[in-house]
Amino acid sequence: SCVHPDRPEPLDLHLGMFLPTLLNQATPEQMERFFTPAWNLRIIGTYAQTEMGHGTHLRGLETTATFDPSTQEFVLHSPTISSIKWWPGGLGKTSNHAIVLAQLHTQGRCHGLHAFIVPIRDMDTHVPLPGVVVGDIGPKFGFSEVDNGFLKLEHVRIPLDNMLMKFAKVEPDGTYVKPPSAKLTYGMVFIRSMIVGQSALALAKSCTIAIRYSAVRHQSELRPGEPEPQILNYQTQQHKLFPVLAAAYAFTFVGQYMKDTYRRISGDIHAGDYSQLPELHALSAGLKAFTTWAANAAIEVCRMSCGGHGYSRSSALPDIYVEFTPTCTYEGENTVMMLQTASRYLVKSYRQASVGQRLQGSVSYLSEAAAQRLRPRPVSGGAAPLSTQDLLSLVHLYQRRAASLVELAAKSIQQELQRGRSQEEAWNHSSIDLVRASDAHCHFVVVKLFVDKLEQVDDAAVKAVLSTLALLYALKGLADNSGDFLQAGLLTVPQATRVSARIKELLEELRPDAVALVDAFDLNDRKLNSVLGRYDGNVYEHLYEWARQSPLNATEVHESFHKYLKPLRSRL
Ligand SMILES: CCC/C=C/C(=O)SCCNC(=O)CCNC(=O)[C@H](O)C(C)(C)COP(=O)([O-])OP(=O)([O-])OC[C@H]1O[C@@H](n2cnc3c(N)ncnc32)[C@H](O)[C@@H]1OP(=O)([O-])[O-]
Ligand SMILES: Cc1cc2nc3c(=O)[nH]c(=O)nc-3n(C[C@H](O)[C@H](O)[C@H](O)COP(=O)(O)OP(=O)(O)OC[C@H]3O[C@@H](n4cnc5c(N)ncnc54)[C@H](O)[C@@H]3O)c2cc1C
Repeated sequence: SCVHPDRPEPLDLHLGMFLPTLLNQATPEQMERFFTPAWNLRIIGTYAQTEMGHGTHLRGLETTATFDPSTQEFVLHSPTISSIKWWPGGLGKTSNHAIVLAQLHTQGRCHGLHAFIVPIRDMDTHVPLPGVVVGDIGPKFGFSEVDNGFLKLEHVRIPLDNMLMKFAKVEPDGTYVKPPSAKLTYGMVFIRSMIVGQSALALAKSCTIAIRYSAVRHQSELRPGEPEPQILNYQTQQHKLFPVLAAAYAFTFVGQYMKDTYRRISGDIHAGDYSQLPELHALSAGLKAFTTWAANAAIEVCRMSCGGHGYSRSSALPDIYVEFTPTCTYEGENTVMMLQTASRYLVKSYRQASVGQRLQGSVSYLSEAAAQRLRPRPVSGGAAPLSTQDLLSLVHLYQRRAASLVELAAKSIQQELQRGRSQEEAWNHSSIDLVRASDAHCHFVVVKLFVDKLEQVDDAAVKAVLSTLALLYALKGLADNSGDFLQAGLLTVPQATRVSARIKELLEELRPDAVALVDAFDLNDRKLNSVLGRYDGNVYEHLYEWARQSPLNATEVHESFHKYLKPLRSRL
């Protein structure tokens, strides 16, 4: 963000979580005291929630903040090894403050997790303050530029007004005042909503590199005696890359939608209307998981599609992968997020629809599905005619698949309960079905938003090519998940065969526009930082140049020759 565009930085948490958390949860007085100096980088902060022992299960976090009315202070303490804060970005060496999430104790009672601003280093010398043990957690899969850190607090005292008190409060006598909605303290919906756009960007970068390179690279023989073709002319190469291109466009539109939805609903929340918070939580959790999983897998597809050169860091693809893959884990582990969307929203909505309630928002289709179940089924049964051309009918198909998988998951819970299991056990024994239901729901939302977006495109040629991409996205998803559609009676085997044939036609249709479609992402060479993905296609000369710059080439004869190889040789 500051030095390398789009690369992880020690200041990411300061900009991405410390400042936004203040904006959402600080009082006007706290904004004055913390936000202004933080904006000017005098205060550098991070967001310390996860502990060594718990990341997902927030109620299990052990750090305590105990109010001492005699001094008007909170005492922050890490009581066990597992309670040490672990992972926060920029915590190890960069930050001088942390927003610490801790169990609030006052007047002898625990009121659950709350956020506290804890100074951790001296503002001038940067030396850790008394009672603060802080450091870096060591090398990781990637993110080597970021000092993800640990923090052990030993009875550290902070003033009463360092608790973020926009919603919940503690009064000077220690009285606890509840927030207007308990859900507000969860936060995290902002970053989850933004991660959807990051998935789109990671996909756009990866397929720009792979598609441009595939137009430059010539390999093998397609027709005997003819020159080697561009590898992009191989059907299998198109089958790897064009669905990624389609997903990059789809997620770009979904990312824009999530940004707008976040803005709209958080506006309502600030005005005191919390009614849309469950929809925002379910959408941001599910789509964060759906898009990051898809992008994570697709980056690897792009890398491998570049053959050997994809493995070189000059391609940029290894770095894109290691920097992107933790999005599947941080800000809510993906499986756990899918389960939130399923059990907290889809199954609840399904039950409401089953008793005739009309639903709003992205789950309104569950009302239709419930109404259909009440109507007698036609005797002939079977799947409706499938159009591999009509996008709206495909949206409908995805909707029916989602409805059927939500029903399957809800029924599984019901059956487990009937077998005498407790609510919690029944839920755990249905969680594979629940994740599948969430995945299908998100897939439906993505296809629908892509198709909705086409309505807003005026230029006929742009609309035509985007429609082809949308069709490819929808049909490829259908082919990859044909088991679901077949199982739900939404697809027949002959129809599945037609889908595969239509996908091949779409790949051919897209081939002439593929390079223009990645150029349209407008990712300049500096941002891509990839030798293979250069705009001018001058790959080989620059690959050679890049290799010449390798540190091992600084000397013609490397010191290891004199130090090891030569003595070894003389001894043999
Ligand atoms: C550069 C990288 C930076 C990275 C930074 C990080 O990773 S930072 C660290 C990131 N760490 C993580 O992201 C940690 C991941 N863990 C979590 O987010 C949560 O603890 C949990 C959701 C897994 C479970 O929590 P639980 O067992 O306490 O909750 P429950 O399941 O019993 O649900 C209770 C009720 O609350 C609702 N509700 C829940 N969340 C939200 C929300 N955000 N908003 C609104 N509502 C929400 C839920 O729908 C339910 O509603 P209902 O049905 O009663 O009407
Ligand atoms: C690069 C990086 C940066 C990070 N930055 C920060 C930061 O700045 N601040 C911060 O506070 N944290 C940060 N984190 C921590 C991150 O938020 C947590 O790692 C994440 O929330 C997952 O929690 P966990 O590690 O406890 O995983 P776990 O919950 O232990 O997950 C392990 C496995 O258990 C499964 N599991 C857990 N619970 C359930 C359940 N209820 N049902 C089904 N399966 C379940 C998961 O699906 C997963 O397969 C960062 C992590 C990384 C990797």
